[in-house]
Amino acid sequence: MGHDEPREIAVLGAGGVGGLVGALLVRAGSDVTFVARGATAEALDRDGLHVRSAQLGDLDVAVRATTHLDSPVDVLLVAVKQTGLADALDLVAPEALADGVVVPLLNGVEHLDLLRARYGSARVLPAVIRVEATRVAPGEIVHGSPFVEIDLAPGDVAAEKVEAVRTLLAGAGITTTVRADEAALVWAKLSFLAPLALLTTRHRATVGEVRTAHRSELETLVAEVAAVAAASGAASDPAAALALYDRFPAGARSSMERDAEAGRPLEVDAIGGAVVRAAERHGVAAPLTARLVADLS
Ligand SMILES: NC(=O)C1=CN([C@@H]2O[C@H](COP(=O)(O)OP(=O)(O)OC[C@H]3O[C@@H](n4cnc5c(N)ncnc54)[C@H](OP(=O)(O)O)[C@@H]3O)[C@@H](O)[C@H]2O)C=CC1
Ligand SMILES: CC(C)(CO)C(=O)C(=O)O
Repeated sequence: MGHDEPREIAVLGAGGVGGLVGALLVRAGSDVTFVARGATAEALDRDGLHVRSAQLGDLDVAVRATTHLDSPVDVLLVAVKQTGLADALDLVAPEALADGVVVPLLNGVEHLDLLRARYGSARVLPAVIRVEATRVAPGEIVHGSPFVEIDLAPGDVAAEKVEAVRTLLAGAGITTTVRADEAALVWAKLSFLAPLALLTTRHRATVGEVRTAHRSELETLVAEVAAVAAASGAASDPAAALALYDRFPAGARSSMERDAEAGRPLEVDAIGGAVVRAAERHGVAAPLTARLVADLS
């Protein structure tokens, strides 16, 4: 895949993140196929995809959906929750992916090993997304944050493929940055997210309530996760993580808290459990993180 070639894109997971990013790619002229389970695939084929966004304007696009990827693509965006990842990957056989690059947008750090074992590390491009996007019904997405940002780190992916993905996402209106260091990339997101996801879910609170009413717990968690990140080889900046919370509207909610509200499985293990396991591996104390993970598990 050179960065000036036409792009065939597949999106696995047509939820908040996959629906928003996929719709932006369609708007930019990419050929996008959603890989989804039966009911969602039918709804997308029949009714298209509708995004409501104060930042980007509303988007109503016709889309194609399939229940299995059956022809090669240049890029596969993975946007399922970690709790559904293993089952969802059955819909994309390594042979079907051919030479395509896998770009995972999940939160957490441990999914990269699973994807590399299945598709090979030269095809897995580490990424994180900062956005608030909610799937309110199949094909109906509400984008709440005043930004959509994706950071990439090359990992073992060839430089021209990394650049092709960066150009593709930037061309769709997504602020896209390539970072040098994979550990720094994933831990920067986790250092910000884990405290927020655990506290919003534990207290059933908004981002605004957590950064005010639960500020001291938030600061303790940020310090714990920053110490684990540092021990994991990622330079950490607790003040930068704290400052990031202020960029969200006060009423913003985390995807974990929305899942708790809806009675869906939680990504506690991928987001909090991963921090606790890394803390144990490196002999770093993270007592509040461990308590919240235990409370929510
Ligand atoms: N939402 C957000 O604002 C943010 C989310 N993230 C991360 O992005 C990832 C995706 O989150 P989000 O978009 O909120 O998730 P959603 O719950 O909105 O969507 C997940 C999608 O995955 C699909 N899915 C689940 N299991 C399977 C399966 N076995 N086979 C095929 N499809 C499946 C669901 O399908 P179905 O339609 O059939 O239910 C659904 O469409 C998570 O790791 C999350 O932490 C990161 C940043 C922000
Ligand atoms: C907190 C937020 C919205 C930031 O991107 C997020 O990643 C999530 O809720 O999963």
